[in-house]
Amino acid sequence: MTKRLSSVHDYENLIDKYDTWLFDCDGVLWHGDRLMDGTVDVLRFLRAKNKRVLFVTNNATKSRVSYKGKFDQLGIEAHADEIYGSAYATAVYLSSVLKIPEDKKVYVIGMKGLEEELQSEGISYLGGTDPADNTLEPFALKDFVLDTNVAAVVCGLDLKINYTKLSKAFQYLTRNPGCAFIATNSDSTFPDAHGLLPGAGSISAPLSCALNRDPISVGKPARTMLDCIRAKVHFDPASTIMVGDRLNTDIEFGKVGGLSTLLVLSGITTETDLVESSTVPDFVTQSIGDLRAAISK
Ligand SMILES: O=C(O)[C@H](O)[C@H](O)COP(=O)(O)O
Ligand SMILES: [Mg+2]
Repeated sequence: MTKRLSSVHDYENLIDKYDTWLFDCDGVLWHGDRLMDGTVDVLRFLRAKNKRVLFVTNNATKSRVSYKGKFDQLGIEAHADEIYGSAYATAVYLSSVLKIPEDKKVYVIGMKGLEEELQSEGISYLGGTDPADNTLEPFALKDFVLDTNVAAVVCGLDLKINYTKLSKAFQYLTRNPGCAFIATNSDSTFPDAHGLLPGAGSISAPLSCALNRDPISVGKPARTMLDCIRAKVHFDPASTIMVGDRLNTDIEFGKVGGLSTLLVLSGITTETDLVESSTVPDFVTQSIGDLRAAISK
């Protein structure tokens, strides 16, 4: 049964109850580069009460280091080792779970942050931000040279998606035996400061259609993200809460991990979604700013 937070007492009790706070980013802390009202105050208050604060985002466009730059720019205290993105989790998955051999590489549909995390895990790659792939010219299959060392295609949110990238990925996935199809995450949309945009799930969807095959998705709700966090940070699930704006990623992720869950209605999920969904968060409130009620005391 979901508890709808409303009174000062509700917010005070919630903050007292949990020692570790995992925050989703898009739709919770911000919309694009527009900070959510109350984000800085609430995070500062939690840190002042010696709570552990971690950031867990499916947004694969930035690496942990470049996310640290965004946090700094927005005036939010955050340390690179507190930031866990699906780009990082995907690089760890490729190196530690798939164990991509050193003489193999991956074909990337995605942005610089994903490339940076692959580099940090020693994974060779092609595609991504390569100018030869970032073209609106028609793809000429007759001129394409297949790299037989490509052992996986990795697909993340790519704001410069095009037919060449999809065609090259399709060649690797159909012509390189055993080529893995990996998505950083499956979010269908994401909240920008001015409205909704197609998310990473909508970038890999054309390949799923062409291949009649879905990718392995590494981001929330998959356990991989939590495994990456637990490999670096010790916390007790019983006193940990996941704060997110999307039921089928953030709240599912919390439930799969045995965490408590707080849904905020400031991002993707609406009241109607909540009423109709079989995914039931432990708590719900309008936005992160509501927690300021506990600060005023
Ligand atoms: O890939 C996407 O669709 C977005 O980057 C994703 O929705 C945002 O991730 P969040 O911070 O909400 O987990
Ligand atoms: Mg979100």
